[in-house]
Amino acid sequence: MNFLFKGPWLANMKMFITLDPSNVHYIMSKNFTNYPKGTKFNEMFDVFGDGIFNVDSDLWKLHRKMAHTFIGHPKFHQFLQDKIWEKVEKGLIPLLDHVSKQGLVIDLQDLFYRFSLDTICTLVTGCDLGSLSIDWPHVPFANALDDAEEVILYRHFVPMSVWKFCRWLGVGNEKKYKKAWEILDDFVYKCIAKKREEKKQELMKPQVVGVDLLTLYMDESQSINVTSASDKFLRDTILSFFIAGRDTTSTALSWFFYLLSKNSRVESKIRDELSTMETVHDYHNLIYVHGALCEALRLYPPVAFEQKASIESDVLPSGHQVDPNMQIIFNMYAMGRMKAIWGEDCYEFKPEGWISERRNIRHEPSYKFLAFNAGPRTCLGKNMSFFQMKAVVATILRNYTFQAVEGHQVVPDISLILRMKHGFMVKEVQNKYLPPNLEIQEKDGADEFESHDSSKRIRTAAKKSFKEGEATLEKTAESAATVMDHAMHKAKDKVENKFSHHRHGREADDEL
Ligand code: HEM
Repeated sequence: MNFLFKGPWLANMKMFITLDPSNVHYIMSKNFTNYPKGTKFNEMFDVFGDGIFNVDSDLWKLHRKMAHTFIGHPKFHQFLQDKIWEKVEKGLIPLLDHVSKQGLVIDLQDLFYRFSLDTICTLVTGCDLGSLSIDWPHVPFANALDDAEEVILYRHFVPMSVWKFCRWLGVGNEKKYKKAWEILDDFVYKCIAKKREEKKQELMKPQVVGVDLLTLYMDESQSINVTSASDKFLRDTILSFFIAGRDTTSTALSWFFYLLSKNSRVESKIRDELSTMETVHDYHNLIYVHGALCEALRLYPPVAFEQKASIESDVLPSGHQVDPNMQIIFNMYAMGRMKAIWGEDCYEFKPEGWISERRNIRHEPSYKFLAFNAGPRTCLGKNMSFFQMKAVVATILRNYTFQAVEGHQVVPDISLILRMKHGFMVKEVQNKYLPPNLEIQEKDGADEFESHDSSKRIRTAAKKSFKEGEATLEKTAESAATVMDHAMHKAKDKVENKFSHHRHGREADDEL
């Protein structure tokens, strides 16, 4: 349950890894002020500047207040509803119809990344990037985000002095990082300038009902006693929303559909529930879908690790001593698969566990179900992401039937977000809107997999990611992950033993 991990002495790595919900509760809520993210985190994630993810104390409070107010603003709520459905109708459905008609093999993960990128960009800046399109366009901004995340992950596995030296020299991964930073800056500052220009020219019609977050940050900051935000403040804020909104929702959707592909019982129960909807907009009553999404998030939390750093020495509820400036890690992936927390059937995909007898969603304490974080830093986009996910799930499952491509391996990647390493290749097997003569004919042989431009592109992209230069990073990450994995297993075994005397199955959850 608890494990002290010491890296090579040169690395100056000393981490306390805990899977104990009472420690999580204590660190995330009860003694929150002693456990900020810390300066090390801020330095490693420096491309995100002083955005909400990257800061502590007063600056974090200011960000939190603004983000909380504007995400909950009625004008943004209206905008969110309109834009998500617009993207579904004008982006997702035409693309899936095309895929269906052409009998293409696609990477569902890539599709969800594009959907989420376009929606978060629209919601935050008012501009649609248009990445979700039948020609699967190359989007430099998206690639720059990926590159930045990859290098940040790499920074976790090498001593800080080493990556800082490489940064100073401008070599290796740090060179790639610098380039990514420039692309991100270029795009975000252009969005800010465009918005300021629109305002100057009063192109924004005063009667519009819904507005994007950037507009609210520019127009409404004073209403909550915050002086007008500078371009740098807006840049850090926008980038934080991008990282918050793109990778998480799309990763959750990818694992959700993967789990469905393995569980026909759950899929048919979801289709039953969806068939009771009068329109696709009737998503509020989707209790079973909600339970299934929570279950996918339990098994595959998109943010699989949470990091904290202690300020003062402390003693945790588990009795462990914490030294000042010690790194503390929670592994949400392991916690979501512990019998002691979730019962004997913890490896199964069972949405029913989330539904009460009265057909409401059962509340699980956040220090146990940590997918959206816990305590004062709980995710601010939880409701927004459930709305998006339900809109996508309802649209896809009411209209299409995807089948996983046989033999394609779906495995988690080592990255900051729990992505699928090689994506999730699927093929549409039946579109109920297509007349029978247009129904997709199964073709023989593996050639079909190669025969379409988009699948070729996906395969080429996958191959590219293995290119030699990156193999080193992968190896470093993998060996570090093996050590971590080993540590997790040891810790997990310990906690199973400890708890097994007191807990029996799911009933025990309520004690936590
Ligand atoms: C399934 C989707 C999502 C999941 C699983 C998720 C999960 C999380 C997690 C684990 C954190 C804590 C990260 C950390 O402190 O290191 C977080 C924070 C946050 N999330 Fe989400 N998130 C999701 C979607 C979104 C969306 C769509 C937004 C909207 C922009 C969003 C906005 C935020 C913000 C602003 C924070 C920072 C909170 C703070 O530090 O006070 N999230 N989220």
